[in-house]
Amino acid sequence: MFTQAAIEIKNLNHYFGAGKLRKQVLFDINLQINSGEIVILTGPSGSGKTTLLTLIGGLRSAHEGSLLVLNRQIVDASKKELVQVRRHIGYIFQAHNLHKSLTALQNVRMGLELHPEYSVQEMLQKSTDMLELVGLGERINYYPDDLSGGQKQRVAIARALVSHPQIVLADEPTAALDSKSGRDVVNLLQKLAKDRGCTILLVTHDNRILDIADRIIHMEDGFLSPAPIVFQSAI
Ligand SMILES: Nc1ncnc2c1ncn2[C@@H]1O[C@H](COP(=O)(O)OP(=O)(O)OP(=O)(O)O)[C@@H](O)[C@H]1O
Repeated sequence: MFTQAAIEIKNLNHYFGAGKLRKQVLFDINLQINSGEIVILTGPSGSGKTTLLTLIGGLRSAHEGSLLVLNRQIVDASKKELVQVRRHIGYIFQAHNLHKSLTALQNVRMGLELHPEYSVQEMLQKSTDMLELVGLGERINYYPDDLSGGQKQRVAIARALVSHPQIVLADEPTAALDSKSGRDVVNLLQKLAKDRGCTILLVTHDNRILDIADRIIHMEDGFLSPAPIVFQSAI
């Protein structure tokens, strides 16, 4: 089922700061995530999960080791090369990061901003279709403040998926949600991803959603390992 590597990481290290303040936060990370796979990354606060996610997503630059995303090497990549990779990635963040002054439709359209190949009309159509797919067809002109937490996160999912990305990176997508809304949101994400053959790497502390994963990995103090038994038995 999973044949090609969507993400292939070898001997990746990462540091913050410079000189005496330089601090290593990722240590010799090795990881392969295959196309269409859903992988959950768990681990304590401060262990380096978000740092790894942002490196894979080309949102910050990696400088040591090898990091192939969709067969492109992004260690020491130029800004232009990082943008090329970002065109194929959808991002979902904990606090959904919606623009308050934009409607649901306008927020989803932002997910196409790296895609100048679409006309304004096409962007609006794709965004409307995507909002219908996540069950918000009736609310396309609502502002985030007029939507529930679960609905806002659905808008964030629609924004992440509207460009048909090959990879979705999600950082604590259920953190701000009650248990039912959190479950609905990850079920929706899992279904849409599987329908489209999309690869997902999802960071979470939420043990209730571990069952959507094909594989669970764990990070501790900047080191990656398979998830300990306690996580796997929670499924
Ligand atoms: N921009 C930065 N500059 C300096 N240090 C940073 C920066 N971002 C993160 N760190 C440090 O790197 C380490 C890893 O942080 P990171 O946010 O990746 O952890 P995390 O596992 O995602 O934590 P959480 O679950 O709380 O989000 C922490 O010690 C953090 O303080």
